Amino acid sequence: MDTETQSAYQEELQRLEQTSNEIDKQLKRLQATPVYYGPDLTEQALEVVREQARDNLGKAVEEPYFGRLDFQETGHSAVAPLYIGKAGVEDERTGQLLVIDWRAPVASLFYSFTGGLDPASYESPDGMIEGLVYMKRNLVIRKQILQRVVDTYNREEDSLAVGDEFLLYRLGENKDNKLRDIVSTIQAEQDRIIRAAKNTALIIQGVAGSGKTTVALHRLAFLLYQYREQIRAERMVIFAPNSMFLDYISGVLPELGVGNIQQSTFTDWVLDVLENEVKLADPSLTLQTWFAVGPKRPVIDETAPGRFKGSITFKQYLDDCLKLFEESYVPTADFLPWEGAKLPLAMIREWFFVENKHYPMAKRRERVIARIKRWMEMQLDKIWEQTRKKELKKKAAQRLRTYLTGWPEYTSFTFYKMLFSEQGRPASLPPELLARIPEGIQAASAKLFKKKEVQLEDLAPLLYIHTRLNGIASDQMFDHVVIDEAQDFSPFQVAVLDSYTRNRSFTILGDLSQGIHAYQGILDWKEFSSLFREEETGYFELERSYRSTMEIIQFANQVLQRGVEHPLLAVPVFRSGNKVRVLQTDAKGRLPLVQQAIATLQQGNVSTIAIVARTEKLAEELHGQLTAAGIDANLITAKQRVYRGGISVLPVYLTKGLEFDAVVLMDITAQHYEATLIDAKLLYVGCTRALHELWLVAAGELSPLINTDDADIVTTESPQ
Ligand SMILES: Nc1ncnc2c1ncn2[C@@H]1O[C@H](COP(=O)(O)OP(=O)(O)OP(=O)(O)O)[C@@H](O)[C@H]1O
Repeated sequence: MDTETQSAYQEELQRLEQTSNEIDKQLKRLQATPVYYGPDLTEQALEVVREQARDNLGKAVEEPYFGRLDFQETGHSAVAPLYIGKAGVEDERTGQLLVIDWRAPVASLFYSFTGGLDPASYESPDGMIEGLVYMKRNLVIRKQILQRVVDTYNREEDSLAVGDEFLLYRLGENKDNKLRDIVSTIQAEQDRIIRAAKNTALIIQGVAGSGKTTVALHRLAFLLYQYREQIRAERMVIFAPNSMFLDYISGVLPELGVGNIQQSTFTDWVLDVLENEVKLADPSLTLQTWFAVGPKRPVIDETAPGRFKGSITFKQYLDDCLKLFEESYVPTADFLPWEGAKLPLAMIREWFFVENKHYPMAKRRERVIARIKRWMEMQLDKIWEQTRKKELKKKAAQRLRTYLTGWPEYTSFTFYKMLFSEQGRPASLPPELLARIPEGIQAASAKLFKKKEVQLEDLAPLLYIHTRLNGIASDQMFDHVVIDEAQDFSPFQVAVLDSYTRNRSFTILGDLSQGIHAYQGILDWKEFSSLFREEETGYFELERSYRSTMEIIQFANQVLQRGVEHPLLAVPVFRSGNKVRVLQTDAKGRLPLVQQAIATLQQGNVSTIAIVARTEKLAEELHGQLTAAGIDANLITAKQRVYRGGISVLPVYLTKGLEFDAVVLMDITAQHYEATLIDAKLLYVGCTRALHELWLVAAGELSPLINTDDADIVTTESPQ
């Protein structure tokens, strides 16, 4: 350690001691205060504040801060050192801020400042504040012990750009089985997204590993801090592609001190709103169909069920049906509860079409029926003779039941089902309408609906009908919605979510290059942005990739270039590692080669390894063989809910969103990965899951998507 570094270290040690003492003192006092369980509302509110403070200080006591920025505000003579941490801490005696919350306006300087001598500025509640940055320092503190002090900018030195050394140190670390927070190394382009204003539909196109998921989670924490008076955590939601992915990201929000944000898949959420009236057909069958190898794979076009039912055209079709249906959704005759009494049809129509016009359809029916019942009561009140009254009451109830069979109640499913077949359709829905649905889709849907089962692409239409029949209660509305892996969402899904979201407050993230579910997702972000007005939409691109080494990113980019016409290529951060390894063998040599690869990788200090097969069936087979050979590996299937880490065996399409220290991609042959758009995307997804090591195994002719120029090629022949 040189003298300068040593004195910086000493200075920070001293500061750490002071801050830790203050936090300790405050925490002990709070812990000694008895928890209030009584009925007094003011005391209850104070207890909530104390609980939050206990939580924050409990975290801060271990790692009070991670960064320091020396800033001189214009017009002030002093240069103030600002310490940035996950939670703000105040000196109780002086009121001085010892640690600034990373989400506070002034902390944005720590992230947005990229170097140079020019003044820097940040937006405070009182307007723009300008000043000079003298130093930016990263600090690693673990369990109150100062482990590292790294200056990434110093105004007095020759190099005036903010250095990447600390970022590289963080990126070089191995990962366990959970995604982590990045508060200490958020990059300027990510910070802009995290701090973007609440009431916009933000669309973010980010290459693989650019931190989209991580940024979205940090954005939620920021929004809760910045707009704490307007939004509540329970009313924010993050939609992720599957339950295992939710488990994988589940650690980040608690780390950021944020709880109670809803985390769900679109499927689970819709099924819940529909009170599980329908069941989802086994999704692995759909995946097997669309990810089949070679000619068995269906063609993806606008008549693919997912594309068709996910389109705004289909939503329009539902609108047309709902409109026609609603126009004649009333009984067709007067109601005669008993001889001599008559409620004229014109009156019922008036109640339905005029008086209750503002209610959704099912609610209108409900209200009109309640009105009919009230009218009946009034008629009965005019009858004095009790036996006769009782008799008529019974008769009227019976006649009402019969009368209502001509005015049936619909749920979203019964209504939707009716749109796919000739049978049981009311006259208001002419058969010509049905012709707007391709015949193949009609037949397959009608067959499936008989079992009360639906596909993923039916969920948005079902929910939409539900909203039109029943409306949306205000406690069902979201304050903010995050959609991760949004390239796999359909425009219809986003449109229906929009009706559940206040003020268009969306963060929509994805990567078109990873659009492997093109049979249901989008091909262009315009499909979403066209749903919102221009002034309500924000668009960002992230092109730097933080996950993988340069060698891996360059290799993956070449894969993409061989299959995609205008690929969105990732720019790696300068983190160099081993070359990508391509292992060629014959059919017999495949298993021994994987076993050997696992053994070698494990010696090399990696903690998570993915063995990635082309299909679910191949993954199952390989998992069986590895288990028989005594290797402890987890098979990941579409139904998996927990990600365990260690060695995982899984089909390539299930790797999306995840990351592993090392990835061994199996079956990289011409048979399994053709030079097509979809195979290039699949292979790209597989390659970009690797942080440090990427190995590819081909038992046969190598896929045309692979460029071996910069890779290590090892050919092994199995013994005859
Ligand atoms: N600023 C950063 N500092 C440190 N690590 C970062 C930063 N940004 C991203 N990372 C790391 O990069 C990896 C990729 O992040 P994340 O999974 O959020 O990216 P993504 O864009 O959602 O990826 P993909 O689309 O490939 O699934 C994670 O390990 C994350 O911790």
